[in-house]
Amino acid sequence: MSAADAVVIGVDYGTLSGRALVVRVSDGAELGSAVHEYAHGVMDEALTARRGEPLPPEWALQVPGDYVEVLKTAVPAALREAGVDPGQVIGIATDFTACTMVPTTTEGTPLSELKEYADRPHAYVKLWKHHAAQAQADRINELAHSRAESWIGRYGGFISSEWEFAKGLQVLEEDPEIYAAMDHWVEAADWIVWQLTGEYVRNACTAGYKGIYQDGSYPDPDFLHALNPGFAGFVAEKLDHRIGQLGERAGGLSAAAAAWTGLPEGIAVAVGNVDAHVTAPAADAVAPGQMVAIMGTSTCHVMNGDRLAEVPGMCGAVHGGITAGLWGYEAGQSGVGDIFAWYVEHQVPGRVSTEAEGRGLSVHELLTEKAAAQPVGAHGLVALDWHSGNRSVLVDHELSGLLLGVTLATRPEDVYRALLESTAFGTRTIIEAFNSSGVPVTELVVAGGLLRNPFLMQLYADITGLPISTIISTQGPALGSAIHAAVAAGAYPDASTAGSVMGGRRKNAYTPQPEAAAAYDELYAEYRALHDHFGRGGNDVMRRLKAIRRRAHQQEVSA
Ligand SMILES: Nc1ncnc2c1ncn2[C@@H]1O[C@H](COP(=O)(O)OP(=O)(O)O)[C@@H](O)[C@H]1O
Ligand SMILES: O=C(CO)[C@H](O)[C@H](O)COP(=O)(O)O
Repeated sequence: MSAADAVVIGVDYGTLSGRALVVRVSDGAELGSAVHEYAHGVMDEALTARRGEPLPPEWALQVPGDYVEVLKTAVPAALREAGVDPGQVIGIATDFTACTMVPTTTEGTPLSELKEYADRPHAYVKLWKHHAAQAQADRINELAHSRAESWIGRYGGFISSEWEFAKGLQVLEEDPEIYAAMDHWVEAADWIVWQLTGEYVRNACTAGYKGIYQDGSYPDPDFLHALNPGFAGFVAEKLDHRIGQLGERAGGLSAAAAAWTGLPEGIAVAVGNVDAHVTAPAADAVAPGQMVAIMGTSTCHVMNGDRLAEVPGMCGAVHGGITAGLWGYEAGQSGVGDIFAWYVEHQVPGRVSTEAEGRGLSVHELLTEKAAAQPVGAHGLVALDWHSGNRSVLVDHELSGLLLGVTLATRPEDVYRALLESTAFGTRTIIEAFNSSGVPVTELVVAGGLLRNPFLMQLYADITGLPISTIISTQGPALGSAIHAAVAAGAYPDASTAGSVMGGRRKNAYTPQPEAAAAYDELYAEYRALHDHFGRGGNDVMRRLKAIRRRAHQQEVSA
């Protein structure tokens, strides 16, 4: 095989499905792809993998076997579509949602696959949007600040309920038997690489952003003991493991994984990575100041910086967390497309769906068209985009959504537009936090499924006041993984170099319109007033409502 024929495979593990992409190493051409939906999807109301026992509010679980099915079905299907010989494949890499955690035995068997634990919700994968560990996160944050822990600043002052420590502490406190049975608390990003290679390597990205691993160490046992004496050994007993850098070879493809995928045994398998972070090189946007927003179900914002700064409410700063040699910053919004989906599915009257169907449009497209016809502010609304809590900059998943200004004249397209705007205001809040912390955002680069809505993109340019570049690939994370596979296979020295050849973006695809931008400034000021009032202690009604909801749920369960 000549070097020109070499291909790599990137597999992107999203919230509902996994996608495999076959990419030519020499120029990044995307030759074939295939998607596999997880059979069990997201279990957020009931443990549907078993008898359908109800789950408490804010839970979100998955079944690890669904991830392996992606290797067995999507990889061979993508190869077939690409029409390439498996012998041309020199490497494979994966990216995953994060922080998505699998409790396993020493061999990596998920506890949910053991008969004795299959009925226990805590034995399953806790998906990134499992938000039921907020009480544990609150205690971690309070204690970290009271002890002036040096690492808390690296996380913008808050550890999220979505992350390894809060979720791990929840397991200990709610199902100690599962906690005791768990030999490893593994990021799904690393579990899948373990399935591919037979070796467990913890990736530097999730270890840093989600696992509080900074400057070579984790929070110390004293800190953990103060949280809960039973948690003192969490790092040593459940978490700590060999760390691999991004783009490194984790191992060779095992015989078992070669049989699942149809790929040659022994080809390079890259160290695991996160869906957001792999996308930066896929957009060829890894220079300091280029913020890449991966906009889909949620939005992740990733950006390199050449120095360390403490940005309030960011998810974290990790050296080498995106590409080698630079400080990688991450921030995010836990709900974006998810909020639009909730509105379309649960709040829109039937006549709108009928009209959309009649015109061959999706409800999103119809509402966007109607919303675009009105001037800025004509709906008289402002919304808070916290339907899935707030990841940045408040880091509080007890917060919830808000819509203000509704009257008897408010139409579905008005609310839809207010929701689109609220997410852009959320992104502007994040950008302003970076700008005022000494790591300014100079270019906003958008990737992800929401690129399909040009009105939304223009709205983001107008609201943030920044020109927006757009990734060329429609499969950014899978391409980003493919880039890391090429690096792990030795075809390029690093992900930045590989990204400059295999990735790319359209520069300044959307530029701010001065009149709209000025009009949005006024609405943004109202958003910020509500944001600070409800998010910074002015009124804790959102937290109280969630507590009431939990109590009511508890009564329902015990009735
Ligand atoms: N025309 C549209 N405008 C705005 N949002 C849309 C539109 N069509 C679909 N969506 C939203 O896009 C989201 C899916 O984005 P996608 O990037 O495909 O998913 P994921 O983040 O899981 O990879 C859904 O939450 C859906 O609500
Ligand atoms: O926080 C993340 C990365 O750090 C998650 O992976 C992300 O928010 C989920 O991504 P998606 O919206 O694409 O399903």
